[in-house]
Amino acid sequence: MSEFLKALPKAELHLHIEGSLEPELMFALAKRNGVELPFATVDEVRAAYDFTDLQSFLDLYYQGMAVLQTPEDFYDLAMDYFRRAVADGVVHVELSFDPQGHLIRDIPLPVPFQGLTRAMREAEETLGLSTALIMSFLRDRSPEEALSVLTAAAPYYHLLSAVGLDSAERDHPPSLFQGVFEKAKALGLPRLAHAGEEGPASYVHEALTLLDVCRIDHGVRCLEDPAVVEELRIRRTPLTVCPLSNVRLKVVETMAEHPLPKLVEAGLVVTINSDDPAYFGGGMLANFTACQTAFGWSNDLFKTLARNALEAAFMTEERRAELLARLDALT
Ligand SMILES: Nc1ncnc2[nH]cnc12
Ligand SMILES: [Zn+2]
Repeated sequence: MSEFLKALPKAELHLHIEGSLEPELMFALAKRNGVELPFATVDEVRAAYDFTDLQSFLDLYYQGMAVLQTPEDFYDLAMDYFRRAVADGVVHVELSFDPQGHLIRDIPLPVPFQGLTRAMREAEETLGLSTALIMSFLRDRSPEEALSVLTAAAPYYHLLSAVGLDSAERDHPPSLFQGVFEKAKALGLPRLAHAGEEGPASYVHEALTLLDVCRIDHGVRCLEDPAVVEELRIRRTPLTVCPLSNVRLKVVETMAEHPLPKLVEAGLVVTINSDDPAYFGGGMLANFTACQTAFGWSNDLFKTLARNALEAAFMTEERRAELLARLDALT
């Protein structure tokens, strides 16, 4: 393990907190809440994480959420992740969550909000981590439902740094959510969207132009259309790329074939993230290390990518200056 990569002040901009649920905590919460799991052991759960595509992962991801029932469960989930992130040298975490994944199980909106924000406050006070919260809409459910969630979240707008768009991308283009995102914009909420993970480059263009997003989650398939690459380059829209996720979900076959070097060479604002670390073989340090092994990148390039993330993050200017100074001082 590279001491340099560990010491690099890493900001994580693309992390589904429900995707940080490790099998050990899944079992502990299942026991606490009397939830029956379709697995007998932790090893059996890990063995099931053999995905063929995004949907095969999402099926297990939504199933795993069944153990999350109380504010304490969400608090434990997030604190567990924050501790692992800090051990990886992460200094800032932007966690997204999927309220609809919980509402459809009759877990009301205050439950995740209370648990996650309590953990965020505690991590800021006791772990020296800064955090930001992103509320994501499920694109494989209706825009009407997303709009009603946005409306119901009114008491929590002050806790949100942004809204996002995730879940099954194929056949669920950003354009379907234009009205929802217009409402979010009118409310003053910054907007993000997953695009160009499994979906085509045109979805990246739609997210930029119709949803007016300030970052694209994944975006790797932009390379299939030079005009979209140029659009991203000129706008300097950051991409939150998740290399180990892309390998595990068969977006690419191997790390060696991952298009990250091409995205960097194209002059795009690239950042490295973990997506769903409990399911995809590791957190931020594992993702950075996989890039070092596959691409042999210099420390200077890793510093540039870490700087991209700090510059694109939702944090106070004071915190950003502190972390950029720490990055600059690293040799
Ligand atoms: N990689 C991913 N793509 C889309 N939706 C997700 N939800 C959790 N992880 C996701
Ligand atoms: Zn994601």
